Amino acid sequence: MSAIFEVRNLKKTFGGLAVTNDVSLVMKSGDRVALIGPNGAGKTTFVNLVTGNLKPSSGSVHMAGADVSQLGPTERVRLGLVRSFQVTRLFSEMTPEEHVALAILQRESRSGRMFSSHRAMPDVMEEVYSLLSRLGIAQLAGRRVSEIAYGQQRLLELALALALKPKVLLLDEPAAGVPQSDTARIERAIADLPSDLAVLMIEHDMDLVFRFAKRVVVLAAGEIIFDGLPGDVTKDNRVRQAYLGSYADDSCVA
Ligand SMILES: Nc1ncnc2c1ncn2[C@@H]1O[C@H](COP(=O)(O)OP(=O)(O)OP(=O)(O)O)[C@@H](O)[C@H]1O
Repeated sequence: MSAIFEVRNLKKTFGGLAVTNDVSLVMKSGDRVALIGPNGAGKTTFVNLVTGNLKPSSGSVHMAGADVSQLGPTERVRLGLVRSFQVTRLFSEMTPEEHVALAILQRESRSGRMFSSHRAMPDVMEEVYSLLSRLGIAQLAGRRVSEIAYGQQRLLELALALALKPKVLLLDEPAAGVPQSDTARIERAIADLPSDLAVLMIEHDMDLVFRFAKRVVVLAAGEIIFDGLPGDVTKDNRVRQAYLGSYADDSCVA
């Protein structure tokens, strides 16, 4: 199967320091890849380069064979390259229904119309409730975001990402900050993502990584030092060294 997403020799330097150093990565539809690495390895920078929020020093990003390197974040989203929204980007006074409706209208370039009119659009309303139900938060559709629990806000982020009809979904620590009691719901939502979607998840929780990933990519000091099966990652000497450099012992790569 051909690649849906490809990064070629991506490089980013900040003041002479290579924070992303010649990173190449290929993903196919349906891939489940975990991107891990010690703190400061360059994971977030990499995602920002891929989404177009940061401009690379060199290298390119491709979607379904087309070079999207010159496109901005919004245009990349339109091509299906979507990053999950962050809770910090939700509007506390708006409801989940309004958030998802807005994302759908944006996707369809209908957002120029009066936002409050989404209730008069049966197709939009049907999709809003279908997505919220899929994430198990339909009962919260009319509540303000400020009134719903953090774990439910993170489920709303996933609903928003799915409303954009991604082909490649980048998840940046989707369960971070969520109380233990709610992480199972988020994990289930991730497990239930469409099987043809390519998912790249940045995650520190190795239990979650091992349950989710069919492939693990390890970034250290801006470089990919491992790209392979989850079962092999803990045996890899470079990986162990990279984590030993950051932690007192190697128990973090359990
Ligand atoms: N705008 C910037 N200017 C200068 N240095 C930066 C900038 N953004 C990131 N860095 C540096 O790049 C390195 C990688 O940071 P990045 O946030 O991408 O790492 P990370 O792997 O996501 O870390 P964490 O797991 O802690 O979130 C760090 O050393 C950071 O200080």
